[in-house]
Amino acid sequence: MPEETISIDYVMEKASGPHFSGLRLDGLLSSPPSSTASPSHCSASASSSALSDSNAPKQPFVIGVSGGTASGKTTVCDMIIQELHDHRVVLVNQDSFYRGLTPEESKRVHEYNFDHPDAFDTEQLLDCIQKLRGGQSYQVPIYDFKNHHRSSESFRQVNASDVIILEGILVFHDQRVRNLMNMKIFVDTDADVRLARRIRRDTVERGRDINSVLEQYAKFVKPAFDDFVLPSKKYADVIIPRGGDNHVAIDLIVQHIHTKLGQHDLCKIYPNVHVIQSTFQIRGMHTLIRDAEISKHDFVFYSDRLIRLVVEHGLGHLPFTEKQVVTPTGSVYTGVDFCKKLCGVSIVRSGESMENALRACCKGIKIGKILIHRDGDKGKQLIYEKLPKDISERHVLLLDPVLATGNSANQAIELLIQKGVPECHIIFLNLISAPEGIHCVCKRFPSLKIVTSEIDVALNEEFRVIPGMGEFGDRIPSLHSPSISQMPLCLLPNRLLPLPSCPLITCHASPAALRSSPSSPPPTLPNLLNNTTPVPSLSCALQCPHFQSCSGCTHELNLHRPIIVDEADQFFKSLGVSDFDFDSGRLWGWRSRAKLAVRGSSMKPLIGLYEEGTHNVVDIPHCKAHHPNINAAVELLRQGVTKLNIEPYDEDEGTGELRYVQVLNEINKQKLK
Ligand SMILES: Nc1ncnc2c1ncn2[C@@H]1O[C@H](COP(=O)(O)OP(=O)(O)O)[C@@H](O)[C@H]1O
Ligand SMILES: Nc1ccn([C@@H]2O[C@H](COP(=O)(O)O)[C@@H](O)[C@H]2O)c(=O)n1
Repeated sequence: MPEETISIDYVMEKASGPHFSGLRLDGLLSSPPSSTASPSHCSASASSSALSDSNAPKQPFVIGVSGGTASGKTTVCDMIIQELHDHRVVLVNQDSFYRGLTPEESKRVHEYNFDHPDAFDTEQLLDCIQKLRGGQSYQVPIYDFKNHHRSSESFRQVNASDVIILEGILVFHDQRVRNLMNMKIFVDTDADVRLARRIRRDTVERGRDINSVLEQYAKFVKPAFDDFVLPSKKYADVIIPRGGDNHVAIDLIVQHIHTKLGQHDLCKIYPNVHVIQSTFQIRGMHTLIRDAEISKHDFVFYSDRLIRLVVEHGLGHLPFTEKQVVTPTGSVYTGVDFCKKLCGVSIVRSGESMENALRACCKGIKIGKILIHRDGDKGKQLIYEKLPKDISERHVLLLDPVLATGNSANQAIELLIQKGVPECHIIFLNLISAPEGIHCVCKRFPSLKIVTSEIDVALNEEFRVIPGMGEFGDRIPSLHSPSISQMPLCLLPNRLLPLPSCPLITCHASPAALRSSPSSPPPTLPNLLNNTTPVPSLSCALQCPHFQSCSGCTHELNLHRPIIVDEADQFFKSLGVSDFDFDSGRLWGWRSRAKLAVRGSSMKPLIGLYEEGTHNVVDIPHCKAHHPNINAAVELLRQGVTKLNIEPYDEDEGTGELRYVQVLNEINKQKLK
């Protein structure tokens, strides 16, 4: 932030520097190191650029570390560098830019003031930081404290990096150097402690005698500290008391830098990691779903919106073929055709909450499931799966809203690869990723793509993503935590399959309750189907082999209590009707009237319903919704069509003898029409 244009508040706060000990992280780093930003727009414009440029190449992050001699500047820098191990960091010491002494000055070195700003070649230092910020490397001089000279032959090559740390007693003195910094840290250590350290260092490491050290200290070091170093403390964003002993301060600083660099840097390390472009809108939705206080309804609504964006971004990574169409103006539009061989695979149970968004983006998409179940306390993992048979020929969108450690993801990916899916055909979609999970997955499967909407800071000791959004599954209504007995039937090994039953659920409100409900004004019915994301429960599955190829049923799971029931329950409760229950009738074999299309040929007739979004008829001989009598009748009909050589209807030609059949099973009269 330029000092000429800063606001009064800012000046007041900064002016308190010398009297202030501790951390001042507010607004930090949102102040860009440019000299053009206006103070009133500073934080908005800075954060806006931080958001909108998340995918653009970023300038290195420059940190200045100042403080008195032997205050622990180098020690603090080393600790920051250690903790930023995921990033490319370089350290530049102001000491390297000491001017070499002339022969005359060398003769009277005891009269030379190494603590005055003029002792440094600040122009060269400025040039160095500017070049490094611009992505160029720099040959930094090597300075020898014993003979007070720079090496004439050798330099230290410093390469462009993500983080540049500039350390030295007077790095805040020159405004031009200060303006290049994104973050300024002042290491504040007691003067006596510093003197003691200095004596030890200069006698042991620099071969000086104690008298000369004390003399230099009294004559130059202390006055220059008072005149130049201490006054520059006011420019610091963060003041660290006790230097390297202050682990809390260093952790906070590192966390902050991680947040600023995290996404950008992991995408650099792993080019197959893609973070959807951040906007205020997206950050707003993240803010809502991460809020522990949000209602379940809003959580489902906003997470579903975000998931759709992630899905759309993921679809953009699929291969496309060129396609030309003729527009209503008669012109040719050259576009692309979607990838046809595609499927979703959700990691049960949270991944299932992403299925709805996937279906909304890809009509009729097949979705498989993988469940990784911990068996007992011994850490043994059982994997159940239900995947499309031809999965090896498909591109797979793997769904799990949170990537934490990466262990479950890796097991699911391993299974897909075992099933013949090439690693590069898998796109792992999630809402938030922990850096640990990204490392774990990307190191093992470097050709797989990850698409996420945000990369978080880290995992905590309990392996939960921080800041994260808690246990995703627990925040979704109807996603009950399944026991092995409640797992989706389709995922259980065959020998465990229970015989299908036909539960009956009834829906009624008592007359008394209805009488006591308010009668006016007449309620407006909520949009029961559209205002929430239906989230499947695992406890009741249709298990129909035709589900997803046939358009007849839109839900396979959660049949015992579809989301509409919860909505209706809430609706009636709002009217004062509390004893509302629901009866859906039979879940299997309930359909006693079926109108089916007939296509194909007399030799191979297709009798069934349309495939989602097409007029291709899908054979449904084992339909679970049909009464068994209907399936039996259709089978007889199929044989009759072939035997009697009846030609099914051909939609393109408009020819054929049989287009539709209607079957009615009259249970009471024991008749089948
Ligand atoms: N917290 C600390 N406790 C003990 N010794 C320290 C601590 N921090 C630094 N030192 C020692 O003090 C000396 C100066 O520290 P250094 O980090 O090089 O300071 P600066 O870079 O500010 O001159 C070094 O010998 C270092 O090992
Ligand atoms: N030839 C020199 C150059 C510098 N100094 C002293 O070094 C101090 C700065 O280094 P830090 O370790 O404190 O970062 C400074 O106070 C100079 O007095 C020197 O003694 N000889």
